[in-house]
Amino acid sequence: MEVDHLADERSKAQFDVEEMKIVWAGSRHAFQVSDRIARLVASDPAFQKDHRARLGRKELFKNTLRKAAYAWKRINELRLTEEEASRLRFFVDEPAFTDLHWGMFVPAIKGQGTEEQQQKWLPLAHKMQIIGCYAQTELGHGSNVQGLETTATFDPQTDEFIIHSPTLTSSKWWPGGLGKVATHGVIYARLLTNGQEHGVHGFIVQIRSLDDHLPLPGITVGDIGIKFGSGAYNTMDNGVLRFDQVRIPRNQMLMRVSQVTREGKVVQSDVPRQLVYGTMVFVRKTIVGDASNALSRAVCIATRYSAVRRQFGSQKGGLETQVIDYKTQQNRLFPLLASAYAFRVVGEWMEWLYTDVTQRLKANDFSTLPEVHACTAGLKSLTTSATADGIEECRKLCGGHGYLHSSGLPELFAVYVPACTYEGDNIVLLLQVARFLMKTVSQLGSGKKAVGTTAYMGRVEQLMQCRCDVQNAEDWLKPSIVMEAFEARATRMSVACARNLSKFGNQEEGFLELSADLVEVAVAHCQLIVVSKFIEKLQQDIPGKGVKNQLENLCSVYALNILHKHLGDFLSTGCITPMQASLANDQLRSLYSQVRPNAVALVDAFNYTDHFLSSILGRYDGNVYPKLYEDAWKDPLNDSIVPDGFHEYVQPILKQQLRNAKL
Ligand SMILES: CCCCCCCCCC/C=C\CCCCCCC/C=C/C(=O)SCCNC(=O)CCNC(=O)[C@H](O)C(C)(C)COP(=O)(O)OP(=O)(O)OC[C@H]1O[C@@H](n2cnc3c(N)ncnc32)[C@H](O)[C@@H]1OP(=O)(O)O
Ligand SMILES: Cc1cc2nc3c(=O)[nH]c(=O)nc-3n(C[C@H](O)[C@H](O)[C@H](O)COP(=O)(O)OP(=O)(O)OC[C@H]3O[C@@H](n4cnc5c(N)ncnc54)[C@H](O)[C@@H]3O)c2cc1C
Repeated sequence: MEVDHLADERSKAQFDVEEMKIVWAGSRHAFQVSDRIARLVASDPAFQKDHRARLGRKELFKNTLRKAAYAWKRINELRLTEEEASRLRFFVDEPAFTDLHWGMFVPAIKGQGTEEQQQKWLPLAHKMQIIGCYAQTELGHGSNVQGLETTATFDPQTDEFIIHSPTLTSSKWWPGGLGKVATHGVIYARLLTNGQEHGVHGFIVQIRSLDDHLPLPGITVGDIGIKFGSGAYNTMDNGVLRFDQVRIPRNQMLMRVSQVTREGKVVQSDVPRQLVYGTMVFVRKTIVGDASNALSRAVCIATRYSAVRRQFGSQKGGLETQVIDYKTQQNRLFPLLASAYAFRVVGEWMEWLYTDVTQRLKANDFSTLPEVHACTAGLKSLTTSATADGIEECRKLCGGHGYLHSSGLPELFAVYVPACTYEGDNIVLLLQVARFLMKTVSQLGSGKKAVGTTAYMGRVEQLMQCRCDVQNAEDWLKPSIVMEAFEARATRMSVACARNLSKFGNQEEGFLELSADLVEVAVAHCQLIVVSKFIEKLQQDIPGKGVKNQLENLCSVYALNILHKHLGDFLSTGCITPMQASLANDQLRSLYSQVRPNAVALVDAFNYTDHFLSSILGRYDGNVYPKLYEDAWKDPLNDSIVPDGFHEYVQPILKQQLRNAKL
């Protein structure tokens, strides 16, 4: 019989775990789909993944191709819906070219193609008769999209564009799926017609033959090489691509935003130019939703292991203390647990925001686009930075064993950490948020109403003057008090920055000089969004015994931990007093005691299978030590008692020492 070493922990839970699973999944339906597909993947040996780190790059990549093909076969055989297929890819848990095909190539055509272009290309892409990538970044420019050098010159004689890489730095560099697999790409290039330049646009370009997979004439393409970590993101073929005067028909420019006529005239449609960047908005919102997946996974491992691991404190030969009972462990772990739940809630809200803007765009209402850009950029930055740091903290929380590949944490970190860079470097994105905030502040006096996530700035006079009403530690549990402190902090920091900016004759010069402060303003605003969305969620009816109460505790932990970590902001802007800061800390400690008995159940609510977690430390049954011991013997180094190379390299040294000793 299998023993549940964490049964005691589970029996302490003060809430209905099954109901919390529904909250985590988003709905009963989403839970059922997720649960079914997770089990399907876990029970299929073709999706085994525990040997990945031991494979060389070529084997690893071939293995990924096999899995992706098998996943596609199962998707078709089982007639999975798009939702189910996307869960299947998620639980397969291996970055692959298909992510970019479905996650960027298809959305780019949907978002930037005309109806006619969508009708032509989407059916091919949906059946995977062509495989696409998203090729924007170049060797010389990634963040600065306007600085891209690839050119698309219209030739009126032939009604074609000539795609060309004029310099080494214009080589496309990084696109996932491009290196070895993609047959097509949405390629971003500067549009040139009649000797005039018209900015960067997307073009559908065939890269490889659909017959023999060889690059088409004028195209040089390959993989850019091994990336960070063993296994990890090396399952992806990030690529390099150069064009030597490659011709494509005029109708392969994505023309929803601008059209090029037969004569080479550029006609702007009534959609804003920024829609050329629309795919990035879509992926950034997806990345926000995904942050809670990665963080919750690390937290699940660290929480279960912290309940299993014991160090010090034994009295008269009794059991030692579970490391999860140390306040220092709780102070590092529970804010991450709270962040995982907070990011889940904000990811859900982001889905709503995205659906809303998509409907508006269809109706030619572009009014919320700047705010949606700021929210997706800012929250992508905030959640991925916190998640990457959080995964590394979880590794440390697991002590030495966390450094073993079999803990699941090193690979998770290596796969996750580029999220801080791709889809926009996190600092560059925060600067976009700061620009949006400075614009909002500058318009406050003009009668233009601050709306959406900046609506709080409409109360600027009150927020510049308000005094925090906390008298005792429990006051910090009141949502209105927390909200006011966060709103006042963000407003005061924004206004201070705007005032400093106004001292510069040249706004751009001021922006560069103050950029470090501006990034902090953007972080304050984004943290406020997360806190406010979590608080809003708690105003809903949430069924299940004790479920709401747990979420309230986690919401308070999230907010008070941020307050503690950014105390300098709150104190220097006079939003709270040192005494109130100290009361917040008292309350945080007390909340840790309330989270403690529920911690294991709160990570069980993520409903992760052992296959998905792929962590001996995070096993559901907590049977860590025998499994770690067993796993060590599976290492190829232990295939033989004396390792290869010993006789060749080590023995001569030993013999030399022996000879020297005899002399
Ligand atoms: C049936 C089977 C189904 C199977 C399903 C499987 C499912 C799998 C799904 C998987 C889903 C997703 C997976 C995703 C996988 C992720 C892998 C990651 C791959 C990575 C890809 C990339 O990295 S792509 C490249 C990304 N590059 C960047 O992000 C570049 C960053 N730089 C920029 O975005 C911009 O250039 C910058 C924002 C810095 C702007 O610079 P600047 O020069 O100042 O700006 P301008 O061009 O002048 O524009 C200024 C004005 O435009 C506004 N603005 C800027 N960006 C946007 C935007 N995106 N949207 C709207 N508006 C924007 C800006 O605010 C300025 O406005 P203003 O009013 O003039 O101030
Ligand atoms: C794993 C991975 C997958 C990727 N997949 C794709 C893909 O599929 N398709 C694609 O097109 N691209 C892809 N990329 C590229 C990615 O989008 C870019 O690397 C990213 O946008 C960052 O741009 P960069 O490399 O030019 O960084 P840089 O802009 O060169 O950043 C370098 C440093 O400069 C700083 N910096 C830059 N500009 C400013 C500024 N204005 N103010 C202050 N600091 C600044 C940054 O903060 C950073 O510290 C991928 C990248 C990775 C790592």
